[in-house]
Amino acid sequence: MEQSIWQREQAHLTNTSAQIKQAIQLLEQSLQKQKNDIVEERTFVSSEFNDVSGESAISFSQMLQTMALREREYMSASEQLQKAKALYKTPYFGRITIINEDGAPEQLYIGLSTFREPTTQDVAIFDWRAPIASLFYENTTGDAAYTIPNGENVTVEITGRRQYKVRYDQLLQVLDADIYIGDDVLQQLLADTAKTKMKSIVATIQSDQNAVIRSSNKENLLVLGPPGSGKTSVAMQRIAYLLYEYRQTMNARNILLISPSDLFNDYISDVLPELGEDHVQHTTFYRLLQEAGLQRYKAETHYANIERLQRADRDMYKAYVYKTSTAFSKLLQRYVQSLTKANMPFYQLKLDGDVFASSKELSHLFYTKFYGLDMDFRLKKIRTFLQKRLAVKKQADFDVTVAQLRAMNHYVGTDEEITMQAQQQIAKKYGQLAHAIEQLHFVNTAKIYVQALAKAGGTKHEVIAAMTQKALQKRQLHYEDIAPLLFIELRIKKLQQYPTIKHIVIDEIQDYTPLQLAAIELLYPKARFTLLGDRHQLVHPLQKEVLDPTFTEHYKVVELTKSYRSTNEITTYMRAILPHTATESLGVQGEKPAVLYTTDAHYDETIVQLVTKAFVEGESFALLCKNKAACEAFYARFSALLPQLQLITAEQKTYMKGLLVMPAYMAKGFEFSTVVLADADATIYTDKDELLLYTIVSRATRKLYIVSTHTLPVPLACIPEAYYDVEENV
Ligand SMILES: Nc1ncnc2c1ncn2[C@@H]1O[C@H](COP(=O)(O)OP(=O)(O)OP(=O)(O)O)[C@@H](O)[C@H]1O
Repeated sequence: MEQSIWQREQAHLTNTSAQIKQAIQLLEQSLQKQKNDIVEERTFVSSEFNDVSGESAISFSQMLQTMALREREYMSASEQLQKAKALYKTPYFGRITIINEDGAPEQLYIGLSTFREPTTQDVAIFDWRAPIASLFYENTTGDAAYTIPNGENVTVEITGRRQYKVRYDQLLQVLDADIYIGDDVLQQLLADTAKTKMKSIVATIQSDQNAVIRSSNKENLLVLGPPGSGKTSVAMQRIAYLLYEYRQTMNARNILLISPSDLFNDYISDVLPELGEDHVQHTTFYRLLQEAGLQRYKAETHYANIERLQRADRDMYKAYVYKTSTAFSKLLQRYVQSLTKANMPFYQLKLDGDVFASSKELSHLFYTKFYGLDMDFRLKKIRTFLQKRLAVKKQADFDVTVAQLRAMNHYVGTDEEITMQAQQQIAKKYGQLAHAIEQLHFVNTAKIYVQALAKAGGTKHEVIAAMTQKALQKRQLHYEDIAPLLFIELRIKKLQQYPTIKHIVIDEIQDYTPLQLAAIELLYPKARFTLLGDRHQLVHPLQKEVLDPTFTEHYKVVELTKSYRSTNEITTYMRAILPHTATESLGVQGEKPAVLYTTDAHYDETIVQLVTKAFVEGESFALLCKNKAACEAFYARFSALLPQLQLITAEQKTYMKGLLVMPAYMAKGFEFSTVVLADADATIYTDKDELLLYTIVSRATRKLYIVSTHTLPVPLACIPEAYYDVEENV
């Protein structure tokens, strides 16, 4: 870099930094003043408005409005201050030089948020999400265009692109990166293995990722990409983009992230705050059961489901495959629709052993009295009808109870106390029934599910239906039963809906069945979706139909093809497991993966030597075994030899680095500097585990070791020997 360029850039940075500092001081002063005003007003209000009736009620309410306004202004100024402080640390990371539409040259500095020069109010730093900043992420120079909010395209000429590494007012690096933005910076970032949780990629977003991030909220997006292509990173940047672009109508409370686990949520929880935004609401599919009021069931978790199906017998296998199939999804949707005409099953409602409403009567109300309305409306009409009947009964019972209490031949209390006692008795007696009516529990949703399962006919379906009925009677739900039941519940009753959620991001979408997505759509009727996934990253032993075309027909599908996570050697090894995949590796150079052959007798020694040689304090080093039992056995065997070793189980809620042992399926979505597949034997992983192995090896950023005591699993044995090193300890 020419000395004069460096000096000019340093001078620019010094100047910008001073302006940010000045802005911070002004904001701090203004905030202090606002705070004093608020305190003063509050003191005034509490001393002046002892009596808020008549005239003073009007001034009191005006005062409250003014105070609320002031407090909002205060909050917004505090946010600005936070943003300015973040900018002070890293004022900008990029610059683009353009000839604008009027033919004049312009230099635009790009940073985490917009900053205006305090005196002139000119934009000194452009928010990376501003329309014009999009040009920074294009992979070209020359003519280019960006879209402004009214939809118009503005054409400019890009003449240069520069990247910076800056800390406060110190320039650490300047790079001219005309064509491929971020090439050098990207490589440096990728070489940094010290990061704890996921970091933002704002300075090095690639042009294909940029297009996804900036897609309009009007489109439902499905983003597909191989391991390490930045899907999760893109998802987080996209949320930040939506929060900026639609800031008038959307805030963090309107966005929901559905991810595989709380651990995963913790792993990504730093990204949005790093970008100056609040972390959004998060949930898992499993937790939606509660949202939908189905807590009465004891449901299996996703991880427990994987463990169970790793050992599935034929019947379990068939039931799982059928229940998660597209065919069943379609059948169930049709079946539920057909209930508008006939066969809606009702429970009879009882009160104190007497029939309060028979199933025949409920059916009559549904198909005769309220026929013609949507199903949920009919049910709500029935609810009102039953509530009226209940109210009459309750009143009569209440009168009798009060009379009885009064007639007692000993003192039971004052009139008021008697009324209260009667009310309590009535509430106790009628509470359960009132709740059942309120929640429309008189619809037998479990029966609908079982009938739908048997509907296709034949012994297979009858067996599946009978097995399911037995489990439901015991209030047990297998993971694959959650979606159908949730769907039925939500589709028929429409009781739970969360219209405030305007955008939903679902990561690892390949793990979802069509019915899961359908249930989510019902729960969040106003939401648009960004789904991200990879057909090949499957750790479930039986996931058969993944991202079926019907699943995605309402989505704009975008494919990412480059992989950034792992060294080129690891990506080459990974790709060889699925030769038909064409992942382009943009990782750094590194060592080839190593296959360590050992024996049962030398296994302990091999593992300890490997950890001693390869584990670096402060990095993430994951030892993976196929399932929970194997990990527990591994932990028991090595915890004394390797005192830093930590066992990660499904209960783990916070992400951590260090020397970890965890079930292979739990590693999906995460990345580790070093991955050791600690039980790579053909007896443990068969050719059916090809996709699990593919997923596991793609978790390693720098080093990959495969430890085998007997024979390599077939999918790994097929990899050309040139792609890995072999070591033996026998
Ligand atoms: N444009 C980029 N600049 C810098 N780093 C990037 C970029 N894109 C992706 N990465 C890095 O690549 C790694 C993989 O990213 P991420 O986890 O988002 O990918 P993914 O597609 O979700 O992976 P997987 O499907 O394998 O879980 C992360 O370390 C991320 O920081």
